[in-house]
Amino acid sequence: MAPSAVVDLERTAAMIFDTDGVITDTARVHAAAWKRVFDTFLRERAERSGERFRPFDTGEDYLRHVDGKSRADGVRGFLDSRGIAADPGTVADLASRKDASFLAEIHEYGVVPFPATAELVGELRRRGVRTAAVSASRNCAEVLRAAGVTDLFDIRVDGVDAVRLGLAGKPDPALFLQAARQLAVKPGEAAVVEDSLAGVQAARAGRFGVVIGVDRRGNGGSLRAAGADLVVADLAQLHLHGRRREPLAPHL
Ligand SMILES: O=P(O)(O)OC[C@H]1O[C@@H](O)[C@H](O)[C@@H](O)[C@@H]1O
Repeated sequence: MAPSAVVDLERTAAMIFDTDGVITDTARVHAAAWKRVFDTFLRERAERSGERFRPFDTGEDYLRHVDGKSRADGVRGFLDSRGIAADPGTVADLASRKDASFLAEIHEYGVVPFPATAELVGELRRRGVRTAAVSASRNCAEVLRAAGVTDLFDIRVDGVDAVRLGLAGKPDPALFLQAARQLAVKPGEAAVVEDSLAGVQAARAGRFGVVIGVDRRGNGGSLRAAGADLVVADLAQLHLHGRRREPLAPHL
């Protein structure tokens, strides 16, 4: 595939990768689990109230209201979009059903990494660029392990860290800023690779050097509108230029 976007490594000390949909082919597994849970909920609600059943759409609804957000924020975001008041008990119940459904799926079928992402991360490390895996998911460590790519990344910041450190979820930049801190680089010296709108907004809000959107679902226009500098269909389209010779001064 011809390179269609260039990243200048002379200005890039680190690259931070979102996990679901960028490193591993799990965004669609999350979306399918959400659909199973929300559709059951919406159908029962429609039967009780006599309203029309309008199913969860794994395209529009997922991309706009759930993708990239923490589990509970995803429930709240979607229910809010349908004008449904979300009491804490309902949020917790739907979140835990969705998690059980997601885990059953990856335990049965495993996790597939995107080959071009693994290749790119290997090449970055050979060129002295530090790498991070970031995710809103509390299952991130398990997903990376199941895909066999844990060791490709210098550090990981995920949904478990977010709870432990009290970090706000995307579109807040806190997860990415924490990754930059752990990698000892300033945000402006790091690139972020994301496939979700909330994630692109978070990277833009954090003033990262380059924000790269991965459009695997035909939402390149929205990723650009959310603040992506470059949009590619797959990381095989990313071309690396140059390499770092001197490590940058540690971020204070
Ligand atoms: O429920 P988990 O595994 O903690 O994941 C939280 C979220 O993680 C994000 O990476 C996904 O885009 C969302 O779909 C998912 O809901």
